[in-house]
Amino acid sequence: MQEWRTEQGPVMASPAWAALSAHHAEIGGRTIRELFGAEPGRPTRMSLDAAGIHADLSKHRATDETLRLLVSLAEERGLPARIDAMFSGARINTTENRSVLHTALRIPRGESLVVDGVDVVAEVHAVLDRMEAFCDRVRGDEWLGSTGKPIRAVVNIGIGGSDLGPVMAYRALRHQSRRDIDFRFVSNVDGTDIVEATQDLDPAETLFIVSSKTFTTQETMTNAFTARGWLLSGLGPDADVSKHFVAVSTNAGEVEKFGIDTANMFGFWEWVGGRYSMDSAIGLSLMLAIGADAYRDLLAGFHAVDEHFRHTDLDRNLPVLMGLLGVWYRDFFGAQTHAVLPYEQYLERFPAYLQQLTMESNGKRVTIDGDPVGVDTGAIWWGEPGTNGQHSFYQLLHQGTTLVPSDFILFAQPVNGVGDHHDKLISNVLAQAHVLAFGRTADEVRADGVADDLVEHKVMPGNRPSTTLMLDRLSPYALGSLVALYEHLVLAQGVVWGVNPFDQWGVELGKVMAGQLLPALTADELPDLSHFDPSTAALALRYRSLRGR
Ligand SMILES: O=P(O)(O)OC[C@H]1O[C@H](O)[C@H](O)[C@@H](O)[C@@H]1O
Repeated sequence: MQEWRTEQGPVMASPAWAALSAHHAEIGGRTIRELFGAEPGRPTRMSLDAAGIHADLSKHRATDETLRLLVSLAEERGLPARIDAMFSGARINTTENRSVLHTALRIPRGESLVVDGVDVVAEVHAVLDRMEAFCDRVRGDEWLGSTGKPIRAVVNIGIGGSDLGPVMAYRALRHQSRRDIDFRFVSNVDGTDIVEATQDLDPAETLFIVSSKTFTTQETMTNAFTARGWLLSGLGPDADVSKHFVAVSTNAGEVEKFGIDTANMFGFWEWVGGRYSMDSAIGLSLMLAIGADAYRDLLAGFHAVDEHFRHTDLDRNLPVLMGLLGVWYRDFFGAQTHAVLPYEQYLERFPAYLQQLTMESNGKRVTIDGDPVGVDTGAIWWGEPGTNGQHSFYQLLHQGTTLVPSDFILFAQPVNGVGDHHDKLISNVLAQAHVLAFGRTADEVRADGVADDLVEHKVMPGNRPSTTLMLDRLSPYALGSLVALYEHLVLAQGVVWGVNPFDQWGVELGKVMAGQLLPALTADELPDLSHFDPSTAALALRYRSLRGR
């Protein structure tokens, strides 16, 4: 595979950027109310469907012309060529000289994609088949622990992309999961995490999945060693640990060093970034929970959005349009954050999952060529499931001084159709998006007979943009489609800004420093702390003294 190069230059130099600035000066002050008043066909024109996701983009501070200019910007920034390059396996992750091929994880069996002489689709399906065979054995009580008992608890040990995807997806689909098997997720190096996750488990019935792309991550390896100690202290020093530990990794050497038989290792590839890996073997815990057929439905949902992203013109391309609207608010309205508000309890960890996906990808200050980006990049992503958020932070969304573009996610069919809960849930989400966009004027408040001194307090400024995503039912397919939507949104934004959304050098220095501080905190001899800043040195000394060292 040829080394891949791009000459993008700064985004502000794009003619479309200048056109967008002028356009913003012209229409940025118009309200969503005014836009709706002027354009009666907005909801129809500004809604689109992709892979079972219905998206209403009409409640945005944007006109047809805004979208046209944003699409021109994406074209000028070379987005179509980058999409092709990614799907074909070019090494678009230039700072790590890697291909970016999470999309190959969901190419259907029988198709082929040859990268560096290897058919990656065949490799992907070989791993999926091994995962399926393993999951069938565990779920069929054929895989037995060292004392002959079937597995009744699965503990995934991983962090970052090796945790957030698995735990999010498990919680999202636990209505389809094996309820007689306990699924737990341990990530934090804080010992409380593993202690609480294991304290009521029977080691004889427990399977640990050590999930780590590199198999060197401090938190994961520390938790894995502690888990092994817990197992041996429960089952005795001669217990067959191999019956209780499997690994998911790209690093067979380190897996072996840890003592896990590579026969019980499920591999993936360096071209799958950690935060793009939930549908690789990193999803083993999910496949154990929901079974292989449902897991393949999840992959089909991913693939459907991949096809949409790859083959749809930019002006009808959902991840592209959502990504571009994010750039519009971030850079032309100064919006610093973006909220994701799923009206679906099972998606409780979806915002946390998206935080890594979006912020580790586009939280960058230099372009792919190493020059300052010159404009604001990745927003702060956050959110909570509705309706809970309505009773805490929505006050700020409605009447605060900060613009927070929001995504509302809802499903027409309830998973748990109890009483009238679901209709109430949906009435809430539609009401919130309506009030955010259209607000309530002083005249309308007065017309309700509100006393003069309270009118301003009750005015709802509105004009707060949102996207509404409506799907039919929260299925594995739907979940896959939603994740792929946001994966590709991230690429679209990264290409416009000119950053590399696939590296994460910013997380490294803190790890190195922690490695240097650890011996200073624990050494018997008072260490030389002069190479740390005085504040850190004083805190380290205080910690030592409080720990009696
Ligand atoms: O899967 P691992 O190699 O253990 O990595 C786990 C995580 O740690 C790193 O610090 C990265 O910031 C993440 O992108 C990654 O997902």
